[in-house]
Formats: sequence, structure tokens, C-alpha cells
Amino acid sequence: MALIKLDDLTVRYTQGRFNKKVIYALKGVDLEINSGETVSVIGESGAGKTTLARVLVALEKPTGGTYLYKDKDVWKDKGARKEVRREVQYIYQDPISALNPSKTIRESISYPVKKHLKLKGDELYGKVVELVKAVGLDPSLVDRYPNQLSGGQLQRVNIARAISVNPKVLIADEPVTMLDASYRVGIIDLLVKLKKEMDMTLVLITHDLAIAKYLNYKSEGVKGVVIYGGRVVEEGKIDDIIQNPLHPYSKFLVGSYIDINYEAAEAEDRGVQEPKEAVIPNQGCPFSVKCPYAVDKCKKGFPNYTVNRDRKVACYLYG
Ligand SMILES: Nc1ncnc2c1ncn2[C@@H]1O[C@H](COP(=O)(O)OP(=O)(O)OP(=O)(O)O)[C@@H](O)[C@H]1O
Repeated sequence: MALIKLDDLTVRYTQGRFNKKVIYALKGVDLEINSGETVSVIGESGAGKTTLARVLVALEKPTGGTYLYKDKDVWKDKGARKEVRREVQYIYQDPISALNPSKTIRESISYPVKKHLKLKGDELYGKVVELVKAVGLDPSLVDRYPNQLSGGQLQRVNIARAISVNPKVLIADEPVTMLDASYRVGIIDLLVKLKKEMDMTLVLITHDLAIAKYLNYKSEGVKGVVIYGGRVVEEGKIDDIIQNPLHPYSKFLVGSYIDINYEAAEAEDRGVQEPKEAVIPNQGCPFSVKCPYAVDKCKKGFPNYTVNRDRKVACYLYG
């Protein structure tokens, strides 16, 4: 039994006069996450990453499909929803806005500990110190305010808050994007260490293939999930996806990474043109407007997944 199972999950928004503009932040997402797994969700801005994170922590109610947590329907079973909100913890992209500026670090960490573990007095303080140490901070920082800490230290405080309730799953939504490069590796190292020590499941959401690669280097058997335009376009071992991307979007993503690092051939050379505006069609494959291999049927319907061992791809090139 998968710990988390999303089945044909959709999050649809409407905008504009008479709600005429329809946006699918997620569309028909099937995803299974097993207990103890490390998962990298990779996709560019607007792909639906934050929406997926919000769905996983039950902050966002899907407009279609189901979210099963330990086989229980999170939106039909209030108990399951409560379980998710405690056991699946969210680490936000922006470490500053995730904390109340008028509360000391001790107060911010104490809040979930008091609420969920019902500790007070010396026991509460002891737990706060234990958590602060677990995330590699000096306990002398606890009486400071958020504006007196660096971005890296603040993200560690957020991680301390997240682990304070002994979660089963950590959802880290672009946890290092807003940090100086010098802090990034330390935060990923910390997440990997805590995942192992606390026997958790880790889902790292990123637009940056370099971060996904680093996570893979530090962990074993990381599952990669590539999303584009609200769709899972490819899934498999991240190693396999990087070495041999199958979906044209994954190829583009991996190719772009090489461009940045080795100044290799430009995007045009592979026939991939950046449209002036990222237009995501609601019908067919969301990548069809950019894809150099797109044929008529790509614009009409989203292909079924082709599954080969632990690799899954949604593209007519493969079936
Ligand atoms: N509340 C909302 N109302 C309307 N559209 C929304 C809403 N939230 C998200 N969207 C749209 O859904 C799509 C996916 O958004 P989401 O924030 O999940 O993407 P993302 O991959 O996290 O991107 P970014 O990294 O830029 O935040 C985008 O087109 C976004 O504009």
C-alpha cells in the first residue's frame, strides 16, 4: 500500500469575467509515494509544483480525483485529513514570510510543540533546544527575532518547526531557491540527514535540476517526477531520467541544464524555441506548443502513459 496515492487528481481555477478563463494547475495527476521514499518533483515556474505541495499537505482541496493517505480518502474522511495535517509537514520556499516577525524563534518553535505534543515549562524549553540542535543551530539563537537571522538559519528554524511534531512526510517546496548559494547544500544535507534519522518520506520540489541531482547524489534511489503544465509527463529513477530523458520536456530540461553549465549547443540547435509567452493549452499535451516532435494528435489529447519497468512517460513517441 502506498503511503500517498493521488488518483486522476485535478486542481482547476477559473478567472476573469464570468469565470471564463480556466486554468488547470494540476490535471489528471496519478502519483504514488511509498513510505520512506525520496522523491524529487521537477518542473518550471507555473508547472503546478506549489499546488501539488498544497494538495499533499491538504491545504488545497482538489476539484477532481482523489487523494488517498494510508488508503483513506483525505477529502471524505475528516480523520484522515487531520492525520495528513499532522503527519505531512510543509517547508515553504520563503523562510522569512513563513515566520511571524514579532515572535522570537523560541516562540515560533514552541507553538506547534505546545499544540501537538502538549508540553509546557521546562519540558517545552528542553524540546525547543533539542529541535534547534537537531537542525544544526546554536541554542543561543532562540531568543532572537527572525530579522536577526540569516536566510539559511531561518530555513533551519522552519525545518525545526516542521519536524517538531514527528511527521512521517516532509514536503519541501523549493526550500533553497531563496537562499544564497553557500547555504543551499547545507539545507539539502540537513533534509537528507533528518529523513534518515527520523525515518521519514521526503518530497523535494524544485525547478532546479542541479538541486535534484545533488539530492540524488546524497540519497539512494531517488524517484523523479517531471511535471509540466499541471501534468506528470515522466516518472522514474532520477538517474535514468537525467541520463536518458524520454519526454521531450524532460529532454529540454536536461538539455538546458547542460547549456548553463557547459555552454553547449543553444536551445535553437535542438529545434526547441522559447515562445514569447508560456502558453499552456488546456487540451492535449501541455508541451505540444513548444515540442519539436509535436504532431496533430498531441494537440488533441493527452497520451496514455507508456510504462516500462519503473519508468513512465506520457508521449505519443513511445506508444
Ligand atoms: N489561486 C489561483 N488562482 C488562479 N490560478 C492559480 C492559482 N494558484 C495557482 N494558479 C495557476 O496555476 C498554475 C500553477 O501554479 P503553481 O503556483 O502551482 O506553479 P509552480 O510550479 O509552483 O510555479 P512557481 O514556482 O512560479 O510558483 C499557474 O499557472 C498559476 O498561475
